[in-house]
This record gives sequence, structure tokens and C-alpha cells, in this order.
Amino acid sequence: METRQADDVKSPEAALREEQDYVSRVYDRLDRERAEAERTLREGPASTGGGGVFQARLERAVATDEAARHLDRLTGVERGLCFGRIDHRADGDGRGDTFYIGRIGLRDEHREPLLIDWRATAARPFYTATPTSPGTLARRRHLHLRLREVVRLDDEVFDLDGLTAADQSTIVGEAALLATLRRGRTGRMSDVVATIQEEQDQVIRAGLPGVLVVQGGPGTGKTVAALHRAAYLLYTHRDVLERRGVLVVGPNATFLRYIEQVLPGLGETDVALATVGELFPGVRATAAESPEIAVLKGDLRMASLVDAAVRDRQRAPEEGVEVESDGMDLRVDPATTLEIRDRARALRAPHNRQRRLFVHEMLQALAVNRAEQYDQMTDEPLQEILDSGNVPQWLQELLDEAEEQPLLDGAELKLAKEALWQEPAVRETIDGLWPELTPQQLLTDLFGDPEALRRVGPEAGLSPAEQAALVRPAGTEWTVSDVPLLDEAAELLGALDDSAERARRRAVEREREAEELYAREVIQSTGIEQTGIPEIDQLDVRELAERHVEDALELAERQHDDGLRLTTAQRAASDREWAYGHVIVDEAQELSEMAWRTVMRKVPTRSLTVVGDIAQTGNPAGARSWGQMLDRYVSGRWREQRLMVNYRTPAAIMKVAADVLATVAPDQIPPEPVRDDGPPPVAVRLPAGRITAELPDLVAAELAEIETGGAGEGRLAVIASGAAHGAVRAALPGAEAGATPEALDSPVVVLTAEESKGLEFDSVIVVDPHGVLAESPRGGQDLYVAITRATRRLTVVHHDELPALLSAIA
Ligand SMILES: Nc1ncnc2c1ncn2[C@@H]1O[C@H](COP(=O)(O)OP(=O)(O)OP(=O)(O)O)[C@@H](O)[C@H]1O
Repeated sequence: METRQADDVKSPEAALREEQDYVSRVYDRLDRERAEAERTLREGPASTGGGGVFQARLERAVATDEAARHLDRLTGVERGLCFGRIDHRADGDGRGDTFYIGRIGLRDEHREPLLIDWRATAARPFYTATPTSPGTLARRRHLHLRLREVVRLDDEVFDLDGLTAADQSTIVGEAALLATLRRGRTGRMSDVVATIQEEQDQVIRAGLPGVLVVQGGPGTGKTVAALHRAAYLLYTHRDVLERRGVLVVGPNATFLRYIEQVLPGLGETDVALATVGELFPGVRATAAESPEIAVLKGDLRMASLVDAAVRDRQRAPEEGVEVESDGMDLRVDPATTLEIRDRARALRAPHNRQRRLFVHEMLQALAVNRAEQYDQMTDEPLQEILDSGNVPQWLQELLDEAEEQPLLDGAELKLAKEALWQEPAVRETIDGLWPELTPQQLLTDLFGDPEALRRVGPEAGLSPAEQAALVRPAGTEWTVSDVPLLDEAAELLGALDDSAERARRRAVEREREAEELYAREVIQSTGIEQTGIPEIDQLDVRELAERHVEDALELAERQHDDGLRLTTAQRAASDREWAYGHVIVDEAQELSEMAWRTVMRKVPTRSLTVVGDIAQTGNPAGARSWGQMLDRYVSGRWREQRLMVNYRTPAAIMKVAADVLATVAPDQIPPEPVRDDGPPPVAVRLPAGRITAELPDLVAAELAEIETGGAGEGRLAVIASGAAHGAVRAALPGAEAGATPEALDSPVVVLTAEESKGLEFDSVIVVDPHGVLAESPRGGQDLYVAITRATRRLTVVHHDELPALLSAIA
């Protein structure tokens, strides 16, 4: 913290120099902290000198992990480390507090704050002060850095008199926000930590519990605010969230790549990012279904269908069970078969666990049947004696005694069951009645078998046409719509027996934690780490402590060897049942009802940020309202915050977008653009067959415009209807096409409206607006999305009349 003096008047250059000195100090500090973290990683933590040999060894492993995380954090914040300064009003004696705001907090060698973390309470006025309610701020200053050099300052003065004469003389710059917005696009989202606006600040700092819906039109900063919220929540609730993790769900892999740099730049490296297609570990679905099937598979009736499909695999044949074993036909009668199945079903456990009971009881019934049959065979000569009526006394007594004994005692039964289980025919029969199933197997079998769909479909309320529509050959690639069904199936089926491996790993982890804790407690309670001198009466305790420390270290090493020392995000991503501390869903309007079930399972505490725009819903199975998706889980307990300002699209383009919005979602208010720069949008009419010939020149001209338009860098997207896609791709062979990882790095990319969701480009060329409109399942959302991707220039290429809702372009 600085305290300003009423110093001499300074020139703007002097102000720049002064800020440079300060910023250099901040970077020096960062370098020192990095060096320290690197040293800890290399050599282990510095000795505390307390003679705690056990403690030191134990803590080495923990400290090394912590140092690696810390180093990641320090590396991520290099760019624009310090971006702001706030000057509180000078009080009576001419002094006022100054704070420098940055991506992380740093203290100088005397532990005095050098840089305030943007998420700290002391940084809040930087984001909330406005000319009408500046609070105690006299000035907010933005520092623009190129690498480590301060190149420009932007001031907003709230109270000129609150500044010292020297500070008054150094007021400089243009509004930082507009300068940031005019920058060319790089293909990657940047953080906006230096220019967060008040309405966004409220989203970012809203409390952790409950469901917060952030509804806003295109370009209102929903995504960027949600990512800053993730960083803020991790900072404010680090104890809970670092352990449980934060998950960000986005619409596709390209989008996740587009945003992946934002959080590391804010000092957070351990957040899991996933698409809906990746929410089931082991499957990475990217393929989409036809709109009709997407609607059907997104429908809640699918939960009933999966449930019915699981129950369909738990059979009790009407004729009972018969299996050949050792030349003998073993039988379980229909009533017993039904009883065994129902008893297994009544167990409150998933299918694969219920199966254990089913297998045991079925083996038992077969074993008893075998014993009965043996009994009968050995009874045949006896029967003759009995039939003769001439039964000696001793035999009668033996028979009476045997009557009271079970056929097999416990040990015999166990052996008999084990022997039966080793027989392939028995195993096959039982597997056929109640198989052990993976979710993949269940769904592959179901969708590959029209007869099975006809059997279970009616239970889920599916019409014959819907049942038939779901049929597909085994081996078909998993689609994004399948993933919630796989998750649903996993819930009902439970883990296979390889879950033992996972359980072992969890147990190792728990054991290690318990050992660590115990060793620590012993060491602390005996005080041996202070003295380091083994005294006779402490010997037992010391040995005890030593043993536990050894155990803890051994476990830690084993864990390391097993690759268990993963980050929270990595561990969470590989565990389907992981319960996250907070989940952020972006482009949340696209999630189907079934996808919401999957998401909600991942966050049992219902601590969510739901970000989206109902007017942009492209998925026909997506949301028509937030209540439709959320009330089922948090009825009436979700709160909505609206973002109303568009930071992306200039006013002239938004005027066109507003017309489209009025048609597709008349109840939605278009966001207010802050940008008023850039040329008006243009319509180019080309005969249908001329696209291939003309488009390359058009693209080249646009590229030249955005490159010379001041920003240096720039990206262009051609967003085409499905019908025109082939021709456009053929016309632009050098461009990347589709939502691929390379798409973001290419100066020109060809996309569908769906693929462009969430992204932005300096220049957008929409080809075949009629086609885009016709293909949009909800009539125009896709066109609205396409138009609002532009940050500077919009061109619409059409071959017949321009659609009426784009008439503002003419
Ligand atoms: N406070 C801000 N300062 C600077 N730039 C901002 C700010 N808020 C948003 N932006 C910029 O505006 C653009 C749009 O933001 P973002 O992608 O988060 O919007 P969105 O609401 O998610 O849009 P869409 O619904 O179209 O996906 C981004 O380039 C973002 O960096």
C-alpha cells in the first residue's frame, strides 16, 4: 500500500516513469517468489530447524506438491500482472491510500502489500466505482503493459479535489474499456480483469451457494464473467473448492480451447473443462444426432427407457431355469426363479450389485436341486424297502433323523455353489438371466435390437415410430446425446468388479491421509519434533510416530507410483461419481433435459452458475425457459441476473441483429452495444453458382480490411448454411473448416452457425442466410448467433432476395 504525499506537479511522462518503477518492483517480487518455488521443488522445503526429522520428511511431499501448484500459478500471471491502481480520496492532511491491483496478491520483503489480488475486498472499488457513486475513490487508473513495460495509463477521475496537485497533473488516457474492445481478435479469449464492469462484477462476486442464472444477449460478457467467477470463487472459498474442484461445461472442444487461457491468466490452473460429450469418463463424443433423434434422446422419457432396459436384463423365464451339469439337468422352478429375481431387485443397489445376490441365490437353488436329485437316486433301493413295508427299526430311526437335517450343510453348500460357478454352462445361463453390464453394453444391445426396443419402449411411453427411430447398428459412434443416457445407465447399473481397483486407490488415499494425520498428532502431542532428543520414556511413542511416518511416506510413494498424485481437476474428470464443489455451465440453453440430469448429478450441493441466452437456443432439445430446466431440481430457488450491455458487436450490426431477435424471440430485449465503431454491414448478392468464383476475393478483401483496420491481428469466419457449406469449403481450400482445434489459429475459418456458438471474429461473412434460416429448428436463432459473432465487420452473401428480417442491411 502506498500513501500519497502532496508532492510536486508531475508531467504525464514522469507519471509513466513512476508507474514503471512500481511495476518493476512488482515483477521483481514475482521473480523472487518463482525462484523460491523452483528451489522448493528442486530441494524440498527449507528446514524449520525444529529438529523435526519425521515432520520434515512427511512435509516434504506435501510442500513439493504445493510448490508445483504455486509455481504454475506464478507462471500463469506473467502477462499484465499489474493492471490497475486506485487512489482513495485524500483526507484532511492531504494523504490518501493507493492500492495497486493485479492478477494475484504479492507482498514486499517487509510483508507489506505490494499488489492486491483483484478478487480481494480491497480491490472491489476498482470495479464498482462509477462517476455517480464513486465511494471513497478519487481516481481509478488502468496500467497498460507490453511485456513488463508500462506503455500507457488511462485515468477515470471521480473527485478531482480528492487528488493531490501532483496527481491531478497526471490524469491521462482514453477510456480503458473501449481501448480493450477495439483490439483485434487473436483466436483466444482474453481475460478482462482490468475492465470488469459493474453488472459483471455482481455476477462474479455473487455467493457460492445455490443456482445463479446469468441471462444475457450475445456479447454481454457472460462467458468471460463466468470464468472470472470461477477464479473468484476459488480464491474466496479455496479450502472447499480446491478439494472438490470446479467444473466448467462448454458447448464444444473448440470453445473450450477458445477459453482455456483465461483461468491460468487469472492465477487458476486447476479447473476442469468439459463438453457435455465428455461428461462420461472413457467416452469423448462429438458427433451430433439428427434434430429429431436429438429431441427424443434429450427427452426425460429416456430415463424411463434406460430404467426399463436395465430391468429387461433381469429375467425370470416363465418356464423356470434348466441347465445341464455333469450329465444332470438341474432345475429351478418358475416360482423360485421369480422369487430370486424379485428378492435381488428389492435390494436397494444398482443392477451389477444386485446381481451378486441373484447369482448366489440361483447357485444355491441349483445346488439344492442337484442334492435333491442325488438324494432321489440314492433313495431308489431304499424306496423298494419302504414299499415292501418291512422297515427295520434302526433304518426307520436313521430316516427320521435325516428328515430333520437339511440336504446340505453350510460348508457343503458353499463348496457346491463354488463348483457350479466354475461350470461354463451354469455361468452362461446365469449371465443370460442377469448379466453384468457396462453402460456401453446396455445401450449398444438396446439400440441394436428392434425387438428389445419394442419390448421396453412402451414402458417409457415411446410410440412405435419413436422406438423404430432409435434403432442403429452396433458399433455406431457415440453421440453427444448418448452421453447423458450412458450416465443414466451407469447410475442404474453401478460399477463392474473392476471398481475394486478404484476402491483400492481410494482406500490407499484415505489410509495415507489417516497415517499422516496420526503421525502429525503423535509428533505434536509428544513434542519430539521440538527436542529431537530420544528420551527413554518417550521411546515407545517415538517408535510409534516413526512407524506411522514411515507408513505415511511409503503410502505417499506408492500413490506417486500409481499416478495418484493428480490435480483435483484430473482426478475429478476421470471419476464419474465425483461431486464438484461448483459447476459452471456455459451456453447452458443448449443442454437437454437429459443433459441436465447428468450435470446435476455432478453437483449434489446444487452450487451452480448457469450462463446462457434463451434467444440463442439452437438445439431443438435445448431450453425454452430456465424454469423448464431448473425448477425440477431447485424449484423457485434459482436466482437470475441479467447482463444488458453488449461489449462485442458494434451498434450498426446490432441494429440488424435486433430485427432478427424481434422475429425469433420477440419477448427478449437486445443488449445495448457500447461500441459505435466500424462500417455498416453489407449485403452482396451473387448468383448461386458464383459463390466458388467470388468468395475468395471477398474473403481476401475482408482480411486486408481487418489487418489494416488498426488491430494488426485479426480473424475472419465464413458462417454458411449446411446447404452452402460444401461450395464454401471448395471455394476456400486454404481455410480451416469446422470446430477443430486448428480453427482458432487460422486467420480464416468456415463454420456452421452451431459451430460458431460462443466464439467471435473481427469479420464475419454469412453465406446463404435463407438456408441458415430454413435449417434453424426454431426459425432464426442460428441467424441471430451468426450475425452477432462479428466484432467489427459483417457481410451477408445471398443469391435470392435478402430475407425480410435482414432488410436493415440494405
Ligand atoms: N468488461 C469487459 N471488458 C472488456 N471486454 C469485455 C468485457 N466484457 C466482455 N468483454 C468482451 O466482450 C466479448 C464478448 O464476451 P463473451 O464472449 O463473454 O460474451 P457472451 O455473453 O458469452 O456472448 P455469447 O452469448 O455471444 O457467447 C469478449 O471479447 C469479451 O472479452
